Amino acid sequence: MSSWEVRMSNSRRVPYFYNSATNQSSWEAPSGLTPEQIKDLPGSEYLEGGEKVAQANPGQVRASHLLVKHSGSRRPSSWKEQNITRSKEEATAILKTYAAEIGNSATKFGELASVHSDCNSAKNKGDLGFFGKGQMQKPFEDATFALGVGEISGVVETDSGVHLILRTA
Ligand SMILES: O=C(O)CN(Cc1ccccc1)C(=O)c1nc(-c2ccccc2)[nH]c1C(=O)O
Repeated sequence: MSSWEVRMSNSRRVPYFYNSATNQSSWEAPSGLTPEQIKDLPGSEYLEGGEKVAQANPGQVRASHLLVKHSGSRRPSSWKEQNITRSKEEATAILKTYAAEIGNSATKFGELASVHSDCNSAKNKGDLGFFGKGQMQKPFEDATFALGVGEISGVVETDSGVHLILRTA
């Protein structure tokens, strides 16, 4: 008998899977369970709420990021600032102050990304959803795939600017 159950997360009002034997939790359904088995889990009524339970395809990861653009960004403009003139060095220093405030808190990460990220994903606490190899700029992809789930990167540079990345699945 698997010890999996479905719970509703308070912060995001989204159902998640919790294993009471291993104390694991996961946004997406454990890969070993069939749809029928999922429907029989304790708490499966949370899934009926129509909330799409995120499913990871094999080889995919999920991440959130906090982007600080600078004058050398390919598009030095964002929802926050029409014309971004800060230097790459300034952007990096700013990002490091955010990293210090975030520590290893996923909650703080989402809060700061919502306010400070120059990416449109700021509207979703920095969440980019699932992606596989070949979809993101290479430095971003390499950094994300090198992280464990729940880990936060150091400063990552792409053509878009400088990033902090939190891998979430
Ligand atoms: O690089 C460019 O020429 C313009 N971009 C690319 C872009 C622009 C709009 C939406 C998505 C991506 C960005 O600067 C950008 N890159 C990102 C990005 C980069 C790496 C991972 C995820 C997002 N977000 C943005 C954004 O404005 O919102």
